[in-house]
Amino acid sequence: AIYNSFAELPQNLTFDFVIVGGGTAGNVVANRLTENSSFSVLVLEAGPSPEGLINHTVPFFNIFLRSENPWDWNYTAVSQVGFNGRALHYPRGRILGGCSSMNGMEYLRGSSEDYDRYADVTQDPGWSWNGIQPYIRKNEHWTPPTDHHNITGQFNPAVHGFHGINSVSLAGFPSAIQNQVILTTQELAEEFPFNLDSNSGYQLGVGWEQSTIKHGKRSSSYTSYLGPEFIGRPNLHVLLNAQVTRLSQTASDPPEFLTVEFAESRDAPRLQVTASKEVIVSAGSLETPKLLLNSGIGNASDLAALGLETLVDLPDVGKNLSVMIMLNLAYFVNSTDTFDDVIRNVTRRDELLLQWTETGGAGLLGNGFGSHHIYTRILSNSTIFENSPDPAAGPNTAHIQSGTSNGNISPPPEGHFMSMSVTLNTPTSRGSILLNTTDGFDQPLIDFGALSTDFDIFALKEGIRSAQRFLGTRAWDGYILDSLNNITTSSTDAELEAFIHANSAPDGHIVATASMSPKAATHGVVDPDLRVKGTGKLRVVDGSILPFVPSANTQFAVYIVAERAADLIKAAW
Ligand SMILES: Cc1cc2nc3c(=O)[nH]c(=O)nc-3n(C[C@H](O)[C@H](O)[C@H](O)COP(=O)(O)OP(=O)(O)OC[C@H]3O[C@@H](n4cnc5c(N)ncnc54)[C@H](O)[C@@H]3O)c2cc1C
Repeated sequence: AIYNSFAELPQNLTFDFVIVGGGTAGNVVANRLTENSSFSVLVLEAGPSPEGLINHTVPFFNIFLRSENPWDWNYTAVSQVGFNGRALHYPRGRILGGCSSMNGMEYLRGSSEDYDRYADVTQDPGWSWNGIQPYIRKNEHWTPPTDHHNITGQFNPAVHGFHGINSVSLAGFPSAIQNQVILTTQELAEEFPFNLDSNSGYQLGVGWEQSTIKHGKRSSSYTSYLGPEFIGRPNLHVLLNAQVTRLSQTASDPPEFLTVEFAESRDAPRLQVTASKEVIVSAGSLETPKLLLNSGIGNASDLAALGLETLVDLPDVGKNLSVMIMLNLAYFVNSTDTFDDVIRNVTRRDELLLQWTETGGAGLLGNGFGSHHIYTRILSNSTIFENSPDPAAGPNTAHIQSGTSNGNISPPPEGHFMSMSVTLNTPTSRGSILLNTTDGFDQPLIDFGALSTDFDIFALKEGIRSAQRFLGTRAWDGYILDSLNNITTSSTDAELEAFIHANSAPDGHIVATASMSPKAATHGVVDPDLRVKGTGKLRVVDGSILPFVPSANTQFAVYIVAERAADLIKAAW
C-alpha cells in the first residue's frame, strides 16, 4: 500500500530491501523485487502522490511544470560562466514517480552504440544493446494512439514490446506541421532521411515522436509499475513524505549501511528503518550523490572540508556530471492553427480540458507538444575534430537532436509559431554535485560546468545551422515568416555563439554523478552490478550510474537500468 505518513505505516513490518526514492527507477525495482512474495520492500519517497494532480496527468500540461512548484525540488544551480553567469532553476520531480511524473514523456532510446559503449566501459556485456533487449520488452507496452489512426509507416512494430508495463504510443492528434516535416525528409533526404523508427537502435534521420502516454494520459513509473494490479501486494510498501537524510553504517569490512535515516520535514524528528538484505539508492542524479556524501561515502578531502568523517573514500561521488544542453528556436508562422493559444488563453485551454475529460484523454491535450525527432551528426571532416576527439558512442550516433513543435512552449502574448529545439546529445563538458551543508534538507551545489569546451559550442552552432537548412526547404516556403530569436541564415558565428551563451539551458537529461565502471577499477562509484564500490549491501539504481548520456532523452535508459538491476538483485538473493 501507499502510506502518507510514518504513523500510518504498520509498525510490525520488517523489510528485506529499502529503496530510497520512489522515482522512475525506484518504482521499477520495487515492482520487480516484490514479484517474489518472500521479499518485503519499503520505498521511501520524499514527495507526495501525483494522484488527482491534473498537470501531472494531462500530457500537454507538462509544460506548466517547468517553473517552481510544490512537486519540484526547486533547485537553483550555481551560476554558469557558459550561460553568461545565469543561475538557473533546474526542475526535478519531488513526487511519487519522480521525473517520470513530470517529464516531457518523449520515449527515445538513443543508438545501439550508446549501450555497446556502456558494455565496453564497464566490461559487462549485459549493458550492451543486445544485452538489454529483454528489458526493453519487459518495460514497454506499445499502445494505440487515442484517435486510432493508421500508424503503419509511422513506427516499426518489430522493435517494440507489446507486453511490458509502461505504455508508449504515437500522438493521437495530428500536428499541423507534420506534412512539412515529411516533405523535408524527401527534399533533403541526404541530411534528413526519414527513419521509420528512431528507436530501432539506428537513430539517424527523422522519425515520428513516441511518448510514454496511455490513452491520452501520462504513463509514469507511478501509474504503471505501482499500478492497481501491483500496489496491493502485501510485500510492497511505499511511504510518502519521507525524505532520507543519511545512511548509517551498520557493519565494517566491508562497510554496510543498512539503516536509513529519514524525516517528514526539515524540523521533524529523524526516524530510522533498517533493511535486512540491501539498501538501494534511487534518488536520482542530484540527490543520490548528495545522500552518499552525507553518509560519509565520497571524496575524503571534500568530506573533511565539511567536517564529515570519511567512511568510504570514493573520489568520484558527485563528479563527472554530464547533462545535455538545449536551445529553442521559434519562428512566426503564416497560420493560426498552432498550440500557442492553448498556453496563453485560459478559455481555450478549458475547452480542450473539457474535451479531454469527456472523451477520456482524446484531443490535443492527450499528447506531448512535439511532432518529430531529428538526429544528425557533425560531418566527420569538420575542423572541430582536428583538436577534439569525436565524443559520440560511434559513427551512427547523433551529436545533435532536434524536435519540431507546432507552437512555442513559452509564447509571447502575440503571434503564432513553430519551434525547433536544438539539443547537444554528446556534451563533453563535465560538472559536479557537491554538498553545500551537511543538512539533508539543504540543496546541494549543482555545477553543470556547462559549455566549457570548444566542441560543445561548435556542436550547438552546427545544430542551429542544421535546423536552418531543415526549415529552408520548399516545404516551409510561405509558412515560416520570421525568426522570433532574430537568428537567421546570415547570423555570423560570433552572433550564434552570443545567442548560445545567452539562451541555452541544461535539459532534464543529467547523469554520471555515481558512474559505473569495471569491477576492479578505482575510478567510478558503482560496479557493473550497481554495487557501491568498497561497500556491502548497498546499490545505486538510477540515472546517476550512466557514465555518459545516451544520445537521447534519458527516461528510457533509466527504465532499462532499473529493470536489469532488479534482475541482478534477485539473482544475488
Ligand atoms: C523537466 C524534465 C523533462 C524531461 N523530459 C524527458 C522526456 O521527455 N523524455 C525522457 O526520456 N526523459 C525526460 N526527462 C529525463 C527523465 O525524466 C529522467 O532522466 C529520469 O526520469 C530520471 O529517473 P531517476 O530514477 O534517475 O530519478 P527521478 O525520477 O528523479 O527519481 C528520484 C526520486 O527520488 C526521490 N528522492 C530524491 N531524494 C530523496 C531522498 N533523500 N529521500 C527520499 N526520496 C528522495 C525524488 O523525489 C524522486 O521521486 C526529463 C526530465 C525533466 C526534469
